[in-house]
Amino acid sequence: MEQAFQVDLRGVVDLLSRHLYSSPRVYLRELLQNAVDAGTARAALDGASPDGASPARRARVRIETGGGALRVHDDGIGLTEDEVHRLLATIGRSSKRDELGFARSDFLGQFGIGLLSAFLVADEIEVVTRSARPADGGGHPAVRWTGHASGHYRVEPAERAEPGTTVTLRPRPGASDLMAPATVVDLARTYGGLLPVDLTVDGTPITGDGPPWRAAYPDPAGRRRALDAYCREVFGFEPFDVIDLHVPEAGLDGVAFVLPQAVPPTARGAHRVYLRRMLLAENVEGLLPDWAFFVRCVVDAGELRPTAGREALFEDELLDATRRQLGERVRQWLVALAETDPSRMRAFLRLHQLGVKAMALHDDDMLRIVDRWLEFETSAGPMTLNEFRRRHPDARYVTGVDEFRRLSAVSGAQGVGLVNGGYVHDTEIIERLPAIDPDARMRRLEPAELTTHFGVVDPDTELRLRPFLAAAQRAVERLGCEVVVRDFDPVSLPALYLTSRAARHRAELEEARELAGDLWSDVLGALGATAPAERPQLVLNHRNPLARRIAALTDADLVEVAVQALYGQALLLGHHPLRPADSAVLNRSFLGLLDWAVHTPTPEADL
Ligand SMILES: Nc1ncnc2c1ncn2[C@@H]1O[C@H](COP(=O)(O)OP(=O)(O)OP(=O)(O)O)[C@@H](O)[C@H]1O
Repeated sequence: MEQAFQVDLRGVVDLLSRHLYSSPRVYLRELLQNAVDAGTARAALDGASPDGASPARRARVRIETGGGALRVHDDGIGLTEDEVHRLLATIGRSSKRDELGFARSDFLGQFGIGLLSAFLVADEIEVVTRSARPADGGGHPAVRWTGHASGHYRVEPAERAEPGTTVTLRPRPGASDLMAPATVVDLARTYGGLLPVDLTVDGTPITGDGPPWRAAYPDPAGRRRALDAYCREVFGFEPFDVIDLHVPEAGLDGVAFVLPQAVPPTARGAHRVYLRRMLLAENVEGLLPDWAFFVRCVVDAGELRPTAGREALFEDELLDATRRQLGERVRQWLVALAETDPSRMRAFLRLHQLGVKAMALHDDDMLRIVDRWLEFETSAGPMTLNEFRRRHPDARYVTGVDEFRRLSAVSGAQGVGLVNGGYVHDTEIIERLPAIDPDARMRRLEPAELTTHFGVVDPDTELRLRPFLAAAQRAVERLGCEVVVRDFDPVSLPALYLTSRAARHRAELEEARELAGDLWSDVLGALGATAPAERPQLVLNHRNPLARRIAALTDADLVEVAVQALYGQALLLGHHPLRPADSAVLNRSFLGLLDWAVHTPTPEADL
């Protein structure tokens, strides 16, 4: 035998009223929403009246706070006694769904639970209502419905002359603040400020001319001033620019305000979303793609669906398509700005370059903007990638800021253009350039290849330097480095430490082996055996006068200290990591040179 579920009314009321909503403040929104929907239903009824002559009238909703109670009066459709039983007293039943159970797009409500939110602030809800529907014998009588949080209700005859509904709440202990006049004005403005009804709280008008982006203005500058003021009011900032938004499928329109200061790309893009001009929430996430973190939107949508708690948008295909279209709109704005107003574009990029770079990783148009507009650090100073490629068809890049600092002067001096790809997204952007320019051939710089651009010294000099080179090699042999002499610019640089990626990898392995225990050092040793036997180079600059003087030294001890000092200085200059052995050598060479410098020759008198 089939049986029906049993329902614990008190439990359901408690669950829906207390746990569905994150704040009791929503009680006013739900009451307002019912009053507005009742007005919509009344307008539909009037429109369908047999005389067909009733002009569309603006619904009126009055909220009163006096006498220890809150009253919401509407002049909407009202309810018959039968409907009161069916709709008010049946949880989950709503008049706002069609025969198939789908939400009807002209109403704000749909779930049939909103009224229960009044139990967040009151133990009892009183509804006095009179239906506007025609009836035999001159209309329906008024009824009073009184519902208790315990899950019981009472229906009785009431006095009311005009069709419409009045909902009365008396605050339960602790909830009176939520029904204080100032709070009610504030809540009504927040949730209902844009509603297409005449809404008042204790006689104070709450609704005005509706969404400011839809209003008529004498000229575009006037519109912009009004929208700037609106942005200051809702978000507290003066927008860099204002972008109009339209997504017809979602019945959406609104504005995106471009932030006037930089924000981290991880900042939550919180937007103000209205659904049929009732505020859904002030901090809705996920309305725009993540990359559009530099705008804050205010939108009103007719077709997007709320979650049952009405605090977020329901994730469905329509929301997904809407998000894509809004992203597309922001992208178009950027492309247009680049084409029509270069100086504003530069100003925008100074603020939001991280976001634009993030976009460029997936979007060719954005990549073109980055290529043409964003300045990168290069060996020829700050320059756009586009310009740099034009000047250096065979340009190279490095992936680390330190590596760039280390190599840009040397590489620039050899005529090898170098771009710093060390900042966030830069390397990925450089590597994606062929997507928009098949001729873009930027290769990653292998530092050791720089030596191929250095001049070799002539054979005579080379021969003369042999003994020195052998001594110099002995001085740094233990440090795993190879000494070579070359002719290169800049002249001011006595020595350069160049290490290839493979050599760096090998050095790291060596270091790990020194620190690791026996077991691991065997494993690391096996790994090291497979790495190529390429060694870092200490390249002495034969053009540099100091390097020349050192190469001419004959005192073997002094050669050792001087070469080790050059080695240490090259490491420091290039921001290379110092291993314990490097620090020791630096220390020793410094003290050795100091000792040599302050060394006083033995006076002749003592001889
Ligand atoms: N002020 C009112 N005037 C006329 N009918 C009302 C009024 N308030 C509530 N009702 C009726 O009571 C029903 C239930 O209201 P309730 O607020 O619980 O749910 P809803 O508005 O249908 O949906 P939601 O849960 O999404 O708000 C409504 O569908 C409506 O028919």
